[in-house]
Order: sequence, then C-alpha cells, then structure tokens
Amino acid sequence: MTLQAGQYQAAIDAKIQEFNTRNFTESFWQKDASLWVQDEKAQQSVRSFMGWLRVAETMQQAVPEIEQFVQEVKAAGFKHVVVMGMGGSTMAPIVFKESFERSADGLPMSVLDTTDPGTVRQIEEAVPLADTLFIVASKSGTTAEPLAFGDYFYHRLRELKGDKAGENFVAITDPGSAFVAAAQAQGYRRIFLNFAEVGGRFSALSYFGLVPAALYGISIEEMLTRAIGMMRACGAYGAVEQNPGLELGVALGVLAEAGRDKLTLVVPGSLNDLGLWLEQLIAESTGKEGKGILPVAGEPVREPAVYGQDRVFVYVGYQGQPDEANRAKVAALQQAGHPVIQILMNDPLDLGQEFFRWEVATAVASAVFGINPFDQPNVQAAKTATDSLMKVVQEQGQLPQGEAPKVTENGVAYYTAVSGNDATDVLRAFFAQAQPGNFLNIQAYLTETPAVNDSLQELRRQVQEQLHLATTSGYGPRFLHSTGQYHKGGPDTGLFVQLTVDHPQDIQLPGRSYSFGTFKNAQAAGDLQALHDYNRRTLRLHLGADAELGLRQVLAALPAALQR
Ligand SMILES: O=P(O)(O)OC[C@H]1O[C@H](O)[C@H](O)[C@@H](O)[C@@H]1O
Repeated sequence: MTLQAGQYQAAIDAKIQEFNTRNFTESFWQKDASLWVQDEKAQQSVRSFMGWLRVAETMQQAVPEIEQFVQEVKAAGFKHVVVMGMGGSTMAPIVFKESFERSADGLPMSVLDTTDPGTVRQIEEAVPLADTLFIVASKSGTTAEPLAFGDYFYHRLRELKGDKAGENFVAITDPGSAFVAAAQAQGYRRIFLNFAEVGGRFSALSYFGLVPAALYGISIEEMLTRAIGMMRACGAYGAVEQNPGLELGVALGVLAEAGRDKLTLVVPGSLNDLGLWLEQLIAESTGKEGKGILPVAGEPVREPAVYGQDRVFVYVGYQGQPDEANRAKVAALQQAGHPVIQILMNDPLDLGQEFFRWEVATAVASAVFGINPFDQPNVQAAKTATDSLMKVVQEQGQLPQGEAPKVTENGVAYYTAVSGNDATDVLRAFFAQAQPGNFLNIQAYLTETPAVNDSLQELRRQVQEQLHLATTSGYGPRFLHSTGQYHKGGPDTGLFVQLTVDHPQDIQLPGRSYSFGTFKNAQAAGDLQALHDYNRRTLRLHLGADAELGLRQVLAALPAALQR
C-alpha cells in the first residue's frame, strides 16, 4: 500500500504519534472497547462483536469440513448454487463471483439479494431448479428478505421433489437463531452455524464467505493463509505506522475529519463489486451520529477539475495488470493535490488479506471518530416503517395511497418537497439545494440491466460534471442493508433520488397475502419515510411500467435543470 496524503500527512503523523503513545495496537487486540466509546453498554456491544479479529484462524480448522461438504454436494449431482441473503451475508459471494474466474471444478453461482420480482424470475428461469443448491444466509435468521427467498424457492422445490425438497437447501446462520429450527423442520441438507461475535459486514472470512467460495471452486485454504498473513502484519505489537490496517484506518479517519470524507474507489473492471463490499463495511460501520466516511464506488473517473475538495481516492488493482487508463487518471488526481491511496494485489486470492486490512482500517477510523463500528442503529428506521406499511397491506390488501406527484411528464411522476411547473423545473429546484461537500445518492428499486446501469451512470456523470458533487448509486433493497445506515445516520449532506417502477409481472409469495413487488414497494416507501423523518432532501421518480424508457425521459429533462 502507498499513501500519498500531501498536505494532510502532518495531521496523520500526529494522530499516529498519539495512538502510539496510547499503546493503541495492544489495546486494540485486547478488545479494549474504550478505544471507541465510553458508555458501558456501548462498550459491551463493541466487545461482543470483535470475533472477526481471529475468525480466519478459527476457519482454518473448518477447511476440511467445508471441502468435504463441497464433494458431497457435487457427488449428489448439484449443478448450480444460489446464495440468498442481504447485506453482509451475501456481499463476499458477490465479490468472489466477479473477481475469480470459476475454476473447472467449481459450480456456477448466482446471488439473490433483492425482492425485485424481475430479478427473482430471471434467476428462477436461469438455473436448473431440481439440481440447484440454495443457500439461505442470514446471521440473525430474522431478516425478512432471505426468509421470503427461502420460502419461495422451497415451495417451488416442493412442487418438484415433494418431501425431499430440503435436500436442496443449506442454511448459514448464528447458533440459536429462530431460523435454525425452521431449517431443521424443513429438512435442510446442512446447517452451518457461524459465530455470534462476528457481525455481518465483518463475516467475509467466516462460513458466510467461505462456503460459497469453496463451492465456486476457490481455494479457501490459500485465501485464509493470506488473510492470516495480513492478520500477523496488523498484529498486537509494534508501532501504528508499521501496521497496514491501523495506518490505513488512521489516515482515513484523519482525512475524513479534515473534510476529505468521500472515499472514492477506483478499480479495474473485475473488481467493481469489491465496491459493494467496501460500501457496506465502511458506510454501515462509520455512518452514524452525524459522522462517517462515504464510500463512493462505481463513479466514472474524471479529470481533477470535476472534483470538489472532499475526496480521497483509493485505487485497488493488480500488480501485474497495467489498467493504464485508471492509473493515469489517479496519478493526475494526486498531482492536483488530492490524497491518493494505492493497493496492489498479486491475484484475487489476495482478497483474503484485503478483507482483513479493510476491516481493521474501518474499526480504527471509527476509533478516530469515537463511534461504535459494530452497530447499525439507523437501519432499523426503514425496517420499522416498512413493517408498518406491510401491516396495512395485510389488513387492506394494498399499500396506502401516498402523496400526489408535483409533476407528471412523459409517464414519469415527480414526488418531492420542492415545486416546479414541469420536470426540468422540479429537477432544477431539487438540485439547487446542493451545497459544496454534498453528495447525490441514487436509489434504484429497479431490475438491474445494462441499459439501466448506463442511464444511472449518465445521471451521475451529469451531476458530477455540472455540480461537482460526489455521486453514489445502489439498487434497492440491497443498499438498505448497507449504505442505508449512512444515509440516515451520517451527516445531513445527501440528496436522495429514489427510482421506482410498476411491477406488471409480479410474483406472489406462497402462504402470504402479498407479492414480491408489494414487499419491494413497501421497502421503498418505508425508506423514503425514514429519510423524511431524518429531514433528508429527497426526490422520488416513479418511472411507470418501463424503467429504461422512464430513465431516458428523466435524462432528457436533466441538462437544462443542471445549467447554472
Ligand atoms: O445476516 P442478516 O442477519 O440477515 O442481516 C443482513 C443485513 O441486514 C441488516 O439490515 C444489517 O443492516 C446488515 O448489517 C446485515 O448484514
């Protein structure tokens, strides 16, 4: 890793000095919760979530058990794996799937982490159902989405295999979770019990990451060896500046406090989804009490003039891979005075060490801020609002009618607190609220397609170029279990654009009075409600029946709105 902090180096050095004087490294490994928080209850919570520090060592003992399980699954004739869950329970498999070429002896893998009916249908149609192993991954065993996914596909398998449906199902959950009993009752093939003291976003190197990785054909033994190498480098003794995780964490904490709080990730194509994992780790751990680091992933990389003074750029790539376009741009950004961090891996197996490095760094940055990195107090706000809306659905058969749109133009309805006579007017008034150091967040409750991705990137590009704002984008409901914490708990600097759509081809949930589409609509409406409760600036765009067409209409109205 190289860190070029420019004018901020002195402040980083001073903080490192202070941490050394306090014997930070030793206290960190002794799980001294007073490094983060002073309240006794909060300290207890910190101590109870430090299991990730040594989980790679623990998991080394479990490698033979996992590899034997993989052999058993293959011998039973399974041809595909679907991992189903939200947030920390599925982020690592998403990264593995994109970063590694599947080896010849690995099984193809899909990940389902959305209630979007279009995506559920796509997965259902793409996999050989009877020969597919479904992994329901939920630490708490109470998260609504994975339980719904499990029910839906279990029901489908019952239709194909009757009482033998459970053979196709595996659970990964915490010991004692309510889901353990349910999975046993349904005859699940296997239940992997994870560790209560390892939180979701710190669980990549536990069963949550490693069981899917092994099925996909990745050498989990080697990945753990590399993780343990980093663990030793971040070890209990020695100065902070010789400790890769601690040094990174102090730097990120100090830079954020100096206003460089938008951690902008630049990666080669095969590492794009590392951004999803980092987003969850960093945003959910640090985005609270009005503080935090905003991870910015997947944003088009531009010339220095486009950026404000709120960025730190992090390049993660490969030693042997030139990735010239990105590296040249990052070099120009550093030249222009932006802080730049570079991390070069040898190959994707080094992700094991990077997971560990970033987990340490995130915990350390949280110590700089004086917050508990292991809770997510504001995620609950959206869940509670969604639950109330789902109660209405169960009682009245549908979601309550919301407010009227400010404008409807070309089939797109605009809902926001500001007013205007037409779409461009409303967009102009909405974006006029932006201040330097603010960010745009796009919340896409849509089916992911290449065309939708292109339109979202175009929206970001225009806002970046005209307003010099950092831009982030996430698919809902995935981001609710990730960056959603920062949106409500972090500083009030976000402008939120929520994109929703009709679900003409909805899917009914078996044994329930509602569909995936209604559930998803309730999640969008619930989070919007939560954002309003925190006085956030929001614009909801309901795109009608065709998301791609609706987005094109919005993009057509945007340039005039962004002219200043
Ligand atoms: O693994 P689970 O208990 O199902 O939780 C899945 C995710 O949902 C929650 O909303 C949390 O905010 C995330 O940190 C967590 O990773």
